[in-house]
Amino acid sequence: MKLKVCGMKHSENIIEVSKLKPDYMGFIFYDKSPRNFKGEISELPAAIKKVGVFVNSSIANVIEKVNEYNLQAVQLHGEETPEFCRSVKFHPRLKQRAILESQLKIIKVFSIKNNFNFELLKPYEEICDYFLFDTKGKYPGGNGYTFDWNVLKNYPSTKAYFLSGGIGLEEIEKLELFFKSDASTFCKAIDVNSKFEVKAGLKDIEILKKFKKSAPFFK
Ligand SMILES: O=C(O)c1ccccc1NCC(=O)[C@H](O)[C@H](O)COP(=O)(O)O
Repeated sequence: MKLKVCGMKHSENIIEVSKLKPDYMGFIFYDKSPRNFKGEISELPAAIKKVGVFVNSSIANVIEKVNEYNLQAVQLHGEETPEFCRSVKFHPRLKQRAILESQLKIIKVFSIKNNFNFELLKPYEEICDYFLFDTKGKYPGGNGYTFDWNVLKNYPSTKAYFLSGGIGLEEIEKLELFFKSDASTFCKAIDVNSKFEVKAGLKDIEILKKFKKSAPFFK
């Protein structure tokens, strides 16, 4: 199971978190978030993929940030359409655009409370690389509480997804059970954020360490 640590903001903290070798680190480009990222990202180990998080942003802004920060993936938290996703993935101004196929990964977010209409995923199947299931709440992301993961028992797709929303140390047992169920078959990564913070955007290294070490699904 892969780990994504989202909402990184402060340079020293970014370096400290990178030493824990998460698979992905998320940087939020949404000025209404207390985790909104500005500034520079120091050189990270190549194995850590940088993910830019956007909410109903313009294509131009997404491309600018991908190029500026050399992002490997974008996570779209708003009402972005499949056409928006396609325009980003194959944008002619992408620096990293490969000749035949874009290397930029598209993660489309869907927020869930107690139920979810999985038909909504269909138009995104072809163009998105991953789905991310987060908790529906007051904010577009970073709400800090879990949704009912049983909803994913009805996941009709074979596309790999990230499980997100309010995951913290106290969810380890629940996660262990989840990973024993069919609902988790296509779960690729766990995304964590506010449950590991000292304050918005500043991650608690010791708690993250404990999570990585004590959760059997990371071994
Ligand atoms: O975290 C934010 O402030 C945020 C704001 C707007 C869009 C997305 C945001 N976070 C993106 C994430 O991937 C979070 O990790 C995810 O929403 C789960 O957060 P949490 O419930 O705090 O674990």
